Amino acid sequence: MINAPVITIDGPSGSGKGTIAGLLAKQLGWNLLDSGALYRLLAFAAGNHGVDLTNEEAMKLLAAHLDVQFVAASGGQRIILEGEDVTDLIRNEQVGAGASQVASLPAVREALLQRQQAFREMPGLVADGRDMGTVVFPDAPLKVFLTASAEERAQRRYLQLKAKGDDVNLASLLDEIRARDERDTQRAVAPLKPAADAIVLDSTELSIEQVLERILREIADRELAG
Ligand SMILES: Nc1ncnc2c1ncn2[C@@H]1O[C@H](COP(=O)(O)OP(=O)(O)O)[C@@H](O)[C@H]1O
Ligand SMILES: Nc1ccn([C@H]2C[C@H](O)[C@@H](COP(=O)(O)OP(=O)(O)O)O2)c(=O)n1
Repeated sequence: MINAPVITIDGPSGSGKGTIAGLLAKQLGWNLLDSGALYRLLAFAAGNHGVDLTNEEAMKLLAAHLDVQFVAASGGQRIILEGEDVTDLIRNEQVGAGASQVASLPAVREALLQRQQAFREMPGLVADGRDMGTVVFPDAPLKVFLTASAEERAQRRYLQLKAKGDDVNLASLLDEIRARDERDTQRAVAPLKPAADAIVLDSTELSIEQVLERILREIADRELAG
């Protein structure tokens, strides 16, 4: 059987991975894996069930039995956890920080591996996260490492959360982004780093359209999409 092609987009918080992955998947008509959502969902579910985020054995069980559905909708993908639409509830820095904590547990990462790989279906998959190109899909024919300065990423997150109506503070968002960068890059298992064969794209000075254009050019060069 021929494996479906995969485009991986890894990078730090606020670099634009989710936005670009969503646009690419839509444009190509491919499947989408928002792997960060799985870690966010786990942190959120732990709160619901009163499970301590540092309890590796309990978190592993929660990961193995996570009842989640990703549903395609006109405004983007909706995420349903145990029957409840939590798409917006998991997008805040508190859940992001919890996700980053849970993500440092090796047993949790192992429990989520096959669930992530099952998203690889024809005609193709766009997957975004931290270890898509290094661990989950090491044979992906196109790997992108999307980054931007911490200041620019904090500013983007600030505008994004403010538009949602959240009460946010730029200085604390910058602190939180730096703390998350530190934890995600320094952990022992599957740390955030570019795969050896990844294209590194710094989007600090690029618009969403320019980033998309750069990646579409790489896709065309590799004749990945029909
Ligand atoms: N190149 C860019 N220029 C300006 N804003 C961007 C760019 N890429 C993404 N954004 C905006 O930044 C915010 C964070 O992007 P997102 O895709 O959620 O990042 P990530 O998934 O890497 O955390 C969103 O509001 C998005 O619209
Ligand atoms: N493949 C992945 C995806 C996310 N994680 C962890 C590390 C991140 O800080 C959290 C949240 O990831 P998510 O991609 O949703 O966060 P951002 O949108 O980049 O802020 O999960 C991971 O360890 N591996």
